[in-house]
Amino acid sequence: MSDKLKDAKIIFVVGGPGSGKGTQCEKVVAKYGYTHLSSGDLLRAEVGSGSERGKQLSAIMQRGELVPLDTVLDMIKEAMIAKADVSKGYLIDGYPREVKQGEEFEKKIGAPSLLLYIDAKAETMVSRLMKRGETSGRADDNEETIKKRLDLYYKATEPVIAFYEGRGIVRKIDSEGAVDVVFSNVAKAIDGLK
Ligand SMILES: Nc1ncnc2c1ncn2[C@H]1C[C@H](O)[C@@H](COP(=O)(O)OP(=O)(O)O)O1
Ligand SMILES: [Mg+2]
Repeated sequence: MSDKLKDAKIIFVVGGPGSGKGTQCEKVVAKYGYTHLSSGDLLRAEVGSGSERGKQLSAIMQRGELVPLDTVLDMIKEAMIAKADVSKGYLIDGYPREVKQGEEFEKKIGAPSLLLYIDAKAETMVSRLMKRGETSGRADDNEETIKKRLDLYYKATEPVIAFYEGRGIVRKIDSEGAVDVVFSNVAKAIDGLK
């Protein structure tokens, strides 16, 4: 089944909530024809469908916790296969959130050739998320949940970056600047891929 994905180019996009992952991924899609898969967006779509699984996910996400590993991975894999014929590569945004998720992804799908580490300061992320919360309608863009998501990010996701640094595929992108400045560095990292 994952034969279709055998030679797929995979980029993990990792960074804290509000660091700018989604914003940068959109620009990569426009310039490079990659498929952008945000684990959070996939999960929110499931919640929006009103399914029983969606209701369970909704409660977990509102608490700022991580959704069970297999659920997210299955959704990502399905979405990747659906795009296999038209995609130049995949941006996996917001996944892996913890080292174990990365290991499972590689077992079931394949290895990433690059990890884009979108890096912003905690205070920058909080203020961007509070602002996004004014219009996003996201149940987790409120002060209390933002705090929990940040704590969890530092605890669970930073080890992911260390894990892939060991393989030499991490490119750290300073995300404090303006969107286009950040993107010029993202583009350099992608252009360096072969
Ligand atoms: N470089 C930048 N400068 C200013 N605002 C930015 C920015 N990158 C993203 N934003 C804004 C857009 C969103 O309202 C908010 C969070 O960005 P996002 O792309 O949704 O983050 P993420 O997907 O990492 O949670 O911050
Ligand atoms: Mg996002």
